[in-house]
Amino acid sequence: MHGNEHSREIKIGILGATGTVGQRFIALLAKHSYFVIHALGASQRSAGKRYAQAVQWKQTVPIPSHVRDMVVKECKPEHFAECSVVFSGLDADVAGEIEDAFRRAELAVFSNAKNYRRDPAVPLIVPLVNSSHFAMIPQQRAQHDPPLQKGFILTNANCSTTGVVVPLAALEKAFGPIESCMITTMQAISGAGYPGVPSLDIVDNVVPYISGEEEKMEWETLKILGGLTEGDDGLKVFDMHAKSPLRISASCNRVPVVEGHTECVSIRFAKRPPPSPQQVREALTAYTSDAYALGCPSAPRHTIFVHEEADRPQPRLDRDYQMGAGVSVGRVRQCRVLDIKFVVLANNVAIGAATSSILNAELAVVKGIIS
Ligand SMILES: NC(=O)C1=CN([C@@H]2O[C@H](COP(=O)(O)OP(=O)(O)OC[C@H]3O[C@@H](n4cnc5c(N)ncnc54)[C@H](OP(=O)(O)O)[C@@H]3O)[C@@H](O)[C@H]2O)C=CC1
Ligand SMILES: N[C@@H](CC(=O)OP(=O)(O)O)C(=O)O
Repeated sequence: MHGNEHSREIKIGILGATGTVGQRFIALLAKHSYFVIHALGASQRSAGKRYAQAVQWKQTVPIPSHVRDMVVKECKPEHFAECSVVFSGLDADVAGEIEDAFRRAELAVFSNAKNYRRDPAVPLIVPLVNSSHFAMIPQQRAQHDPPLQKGFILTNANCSTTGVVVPLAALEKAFGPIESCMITTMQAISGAGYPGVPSLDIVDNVVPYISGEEEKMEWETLKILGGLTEGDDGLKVFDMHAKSPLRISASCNRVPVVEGHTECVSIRFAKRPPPSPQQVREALTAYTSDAYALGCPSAPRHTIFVHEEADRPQPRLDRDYQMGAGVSVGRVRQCRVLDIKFVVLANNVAIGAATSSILNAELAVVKGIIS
């Protein structure tokens, strides 16, 4: 990782700090160069306890020493008044109301939850792909009742969507629109939070259904890869990739892997003849994100690492490369039905969740949206 230093510390809070994503936020932010963990929030079950007592810590690093004894708060804005930014790893059943209350209290909310991803005023940003969607924030603030000076909600994507949109964005940049995309996922159990999928359902098994996941992948991809356009009323709207329709079909499966979502992807380009597998490999390798170019400290040097070995990427071997901040692609080859097929691996709790939120907040700092 690399990056610009910010001139002063920025106090941050974490909502859902005891959960799978919340723990990853803590592990990643413990030594951040300018974000300082100042407040932790979770449910009433955890509030009032010291963090080390409230949490079932499942990370491979110890709880950072300055966090162990922090007292967990209820997720109410008044307990986070000294923070400028909150990261949310809240359960979607409660995220909607709580995140809205924090926005109303003039906090910048970076959310992992699904609740606001479809909101026409809320950017859905995968920081390795569509940082241009930050342009929606001033409008979100202005349209809020009452208008806001500092508060906003920005979401990152579903973890499986995140893995696939990074190579798709790289390929559209190099070769123009993709027309069709078929995806089959093999998703890790940590994607279901803690304690998540019962062991008797997942050990020695594959579950060919994850509620709501296929619809989210098919819809979110269009919002992320589409641009921003202006309506007749002069307001910005997300164009949902409408200029060049992209048809997507996703099939989602839960597999007995702890961390790292693997996805088999086949695509057809609008461009005829389509690029060769070698041209695709080169375009994926050459792709760099705005987040890296702008010096965000958590940005991966290799946005996409392309494996040449026939049997990679694999979750156990590749999920922690660059601290899980990039995506790994392998097996780029011709598809006899569409044009090209490949395998992508993304760490669902890192770039699929906490790392994306942190990178989005770093982009917001670089772009002067938070200070
Ligand atoms: N895991 C993953 O790979 C990904 C998850 N996400 C999304 O991120 C969010 C968090 O997921 P994950 O960490 O897996 O979930 P977990 O179930 O592991 O954690 C949920 C968190 O929400 C808190 N919470 C639950 N109820 C309340 C409440 N009433 N008030 C305040 N806090 C509450 C819990 O606190 P307590 O411990 O006190 O109950 C806990 O901190 C979800 O919206 C999920 O869909 C997105 C992308 C990937
Ligand atoms: N459903 C995803 C994780 C998740 O929570 O997704 P979302 O934030 O879109 O609800 C998985 O099980 O792997």
